[in-house]
Amino acid sequence: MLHGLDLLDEPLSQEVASRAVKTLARCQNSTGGFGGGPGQISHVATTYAAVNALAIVGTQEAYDLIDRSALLDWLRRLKQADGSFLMHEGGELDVRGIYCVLATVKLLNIVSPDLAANSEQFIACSQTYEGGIGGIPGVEAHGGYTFCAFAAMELLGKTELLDLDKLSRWLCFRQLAVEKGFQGRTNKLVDGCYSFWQGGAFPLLECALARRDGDEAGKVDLFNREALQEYILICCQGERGGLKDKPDKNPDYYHTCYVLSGLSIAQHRYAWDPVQEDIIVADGERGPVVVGNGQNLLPATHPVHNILPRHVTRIRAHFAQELPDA
Ligand SMILES: CC(C)=CCC/C(C)=C/CC/C(C)=C/COP(=O)(O)OP(=O)(O)O
Ligand SMILES: [Zn+2]
Repeated sequence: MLHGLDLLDEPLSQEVASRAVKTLARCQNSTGGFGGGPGQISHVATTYAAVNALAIVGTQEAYDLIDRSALLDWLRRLKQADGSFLMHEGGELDVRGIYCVLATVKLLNIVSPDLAANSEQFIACSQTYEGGIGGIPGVEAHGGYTFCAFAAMELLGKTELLDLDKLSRWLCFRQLAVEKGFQGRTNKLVDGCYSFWQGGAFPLLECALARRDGDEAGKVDLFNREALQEYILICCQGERGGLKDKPDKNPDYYHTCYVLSGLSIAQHRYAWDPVQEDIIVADGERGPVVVGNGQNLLPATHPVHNILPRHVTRIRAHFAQELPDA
């Protein structure tokens, strides 16, 4: 919800910001990490979401809440020898865990080699014959897992271990010619949330290809930006607000966040910046691509973290000091 509001340029009042922190405080466990609600055990995905939410709030109160030391200990207990992470103690493992962990530790400056060990091999083995990436080695390629796996490879600096040509082909064919939005996997239906899970992989792809081939990223659009915006604007808006999967569905917070994120991705171009060692917004002289009224323009999101780039910069600067005994 906070990222959705950010994309709509809706400022957070101090009161709402502080209430968000107080709610998240009740979700943090002394054993490390955040559960999905007060009293729930810590989960890697809700920890990723909580830290992103606190980065968006961006106040001293928000930063002070995060117990980096307990979080790191908990993540180390979830790490598996094959490079993956359990989603929670006793839980399942797949590439979502690797992405959520690496994105979280990057924002909090608690990156350590033991957390990253063997993750690149786990992800490389999860790329399928189709070219997309599945949750674990041997299962069907899916957009949700492909984004997580690819963004994790970006965080590891190892995108070259993926077959980028096959990945390009798979991603391009997930945008449907008639509906104009993305499907999550071969022969399945279009869904607005894949505007981000598939669409968000394109900035990663363009930068990975540019690093590999020495080209200027973003010279050629690898997906149809206007068509995706048409699907979103025409088919995914709820009549009473919110965004949705497809016309016969109801809006919900998840689809509102990810459809808006995909709309933002479709409007902006990105490039790899070797100085900052990060993917940066590079709309250039052509400017953003906006379908419809100019008021449809959204701010650019960070394609790895999916929060606004300024929040990434700010929280990383805040936690610039490393943990003493990490
Ligand atoms: C950071 C994080 C936790 C990311 C989650 C990524 C994500 C969206 C994963 C997809 C999970 C999944 C099993 C989809 C298939 O659902 P389905 O069969 O209902 O949908 P489909 O028909 O579109 O494949
Ligand atoms: Zn969906």
